[in-house]
Amino acid sequence: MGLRLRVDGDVVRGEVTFDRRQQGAPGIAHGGAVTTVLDDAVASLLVVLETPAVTANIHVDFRAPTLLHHPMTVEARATGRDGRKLHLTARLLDERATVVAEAQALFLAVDLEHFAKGGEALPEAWSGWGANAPG
Ligand SMILES: CCCCCCCCCCCC(=O)SCCNC(=O)CCNC(=O)[C@H](O)C(C)(C)COP(=O)(O)OP(=O)(O)OC[C@H]1O[C@@H](n2cnc3c(N)ncnc32)[C@H](O)[C@@H]1OP(=O)(O)O
Repeated sequence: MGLRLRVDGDVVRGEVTFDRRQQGAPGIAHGGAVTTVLDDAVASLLVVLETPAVTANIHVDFRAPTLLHHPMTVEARATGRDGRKLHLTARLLDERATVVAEAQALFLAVDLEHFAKGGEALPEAWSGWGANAPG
């Protein structure tokens, strides 16, 4: 869906424009696609936190229709940490800066071995991470 994310200090920001491939109701993005963007945005905070973690749960409030073909911005930030529990939040905004969806996510810090379950080699960049996990 062409989501582009970047780290900006302790915030993750990005842009996305949904198209017919993510359509739910006519002309409107499917909530699952919107949730994917929000989940990806909060997951990118793991780079800032230097903590391997996975989504335990994510709650999404859909505040307004997310229109196809309209550029949207997403921003994510960490709101707290309690041991292994990372509390993360993200918002999706339209061109008028109206919040169309927002998420509160709970991530749980894991050892890097967690990802070995997938059977794929892990990115080299991850090798230095994990000093903060599981916390
Ligand atoms: C280097 C960079 C890498 C970078 C890594 C990049 C990763 C990108 C990830 C992208 C985001 C994803 O899509 S991740 C993919 C989707 N998510 C997953 O696949 C996760 C699947 N679930 C799991 O593997 C597991 O359930 C875990 C790891 C989340 C938790 O299992 P666990 O480690 O055994 O923990 P557990 O003992 O059950 O729980 C610990 C504490 O958390 C609480 N807890 C556990 N689950 C939940 C929950 N859903 N909702 C509320 N609370 C929960 C428990 O009550 C407990 O609280 P207390 O009693 O201590 O108070």
